[in-house]
Amino acid sequence: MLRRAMFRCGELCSRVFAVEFDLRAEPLYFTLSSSPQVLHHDHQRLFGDCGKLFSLHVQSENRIEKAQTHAQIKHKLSSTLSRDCDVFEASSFIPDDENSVVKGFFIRDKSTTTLSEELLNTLRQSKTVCMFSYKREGQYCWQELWSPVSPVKESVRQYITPATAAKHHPSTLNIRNSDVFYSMDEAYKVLQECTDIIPESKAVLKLVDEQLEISSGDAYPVIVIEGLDATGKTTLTEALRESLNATLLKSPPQCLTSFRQRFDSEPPLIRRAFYALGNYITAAHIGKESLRAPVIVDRYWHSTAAYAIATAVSGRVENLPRLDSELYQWPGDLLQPNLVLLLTVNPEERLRRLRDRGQDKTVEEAELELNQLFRLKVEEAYKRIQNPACIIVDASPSPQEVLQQVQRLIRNKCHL
Ligand SMILES: Nc1ncnc2c1ncn2[C@@H]1O[C@H](COP(=O)(O)OP(=O)(O)OP(=O)(O)O)[C@@H](O)[C@H]1O
Ligand SMILES: Nc1ccn([C@H]2C[C@H](O)[C@@H](COP(=O)(O)O)O2)c(=O)n1
Repeated sequence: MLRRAMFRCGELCSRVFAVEFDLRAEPLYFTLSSSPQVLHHDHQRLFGDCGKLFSLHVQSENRIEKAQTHAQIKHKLSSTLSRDCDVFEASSFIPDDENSVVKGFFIRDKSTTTLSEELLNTLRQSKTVCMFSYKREGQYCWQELWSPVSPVKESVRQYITPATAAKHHPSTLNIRNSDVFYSMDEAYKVLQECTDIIPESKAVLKLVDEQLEISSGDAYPVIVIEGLDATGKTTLTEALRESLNATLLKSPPQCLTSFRQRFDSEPPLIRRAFYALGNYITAAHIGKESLRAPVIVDRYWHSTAAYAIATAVSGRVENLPRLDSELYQWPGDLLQPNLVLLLTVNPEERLRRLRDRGQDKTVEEAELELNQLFRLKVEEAYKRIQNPACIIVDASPSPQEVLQQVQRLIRNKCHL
């Protein structure tokens, strides 16, 4: 599967390229052809006569190396390039072909310096980076391939050919087992592959190995509370623990707290595998505790999947995997709760609660807008997850009213 996410000799012409030129719109799609093609208006805006144009893509047979190189390049581009350089997320893929995406960046340098070229020259030394440069020629634009070490002498010019939108946004093609894991084994394998570079992985795997899931037959109900930050999960779960005489658990579980910061700084592949394994440890705790009392869980698989999907999918809510996508299906080997409640509050109220808590006081406008897109995608992904789906709870009223509303739901659905 991973083998396909590489540029193969002679394969370039069957690939589509996508550049996230404007996050609120469709990406700009193009293919390559040997004969000149007139650019469309939108493509002219990207390839127009303003500066030097490059793209670079990260490819490697080793997925850990690929993920880390991509993250390092992203950081380098954003910290080194001048304000006159635009950097857009870019990808190349084979339409409808899972795991065919080669991720990268498109760089438009309008500066008079040679900084971008110097940086790209350094990056070109890496065998995992494949680079293209673009040149305008009248109404046409062509792309040329560069080798990791020096310009390819026999490199053929390929003309940019505007293409229509893909049926599935490219960022949805690589989600399975890169961002969201559908079995413990798949997440486990990722951490096994990083034990050399992240020694903490061994300790996490040991904790997973030590858990023995206990069957939940004849057990008390398990109720999961989900929602974005500051929607009131902690407040509600504490109140439910009291009122139901329940056990309160969290995912990730407490035994992973000391590792969380370390894995949060890793690229999505590693970070998401860590959270996925956290759910399996929590599942083992649920299995045990639910034999004694009702169990309330603060975040579980809905959070893991919704945040992972929303982060992996760039741009608009429309880019999310379709409603009926298998990507929203609960993993077959993960203990299912009896009830999942999703707390929602309007954005203004959520911001007020965050501010009251002393966070997010100086968020800039651009960030707010990006956050807004992200928040919409997380909420929508939460709502699309199936088996079990979540029930939406309006968490805007007072804590007491939210508690009463949830108690009624639990009585009706779980007979508690
Ligand atoms: N129903 C409510 N009405 C008004 N304020 C609330 C309500 N519920 C919680 N709050 C307040 O909003 C803030 C966030 O609540 P809480 O910590 O429970 O959210 P959370 O979902 O657990 O957040 P996080 O995921 O970031 O930990 C707190 O200051 C809390 O006192
Ligand atoms: N079961 C879980 C719990 C949390 N996460 C991730 C998703 C977010 O990035 C972040 C939110 O957690 P919080 O800051 O509210 O503690 O953690 C997850 O993937 N799976």
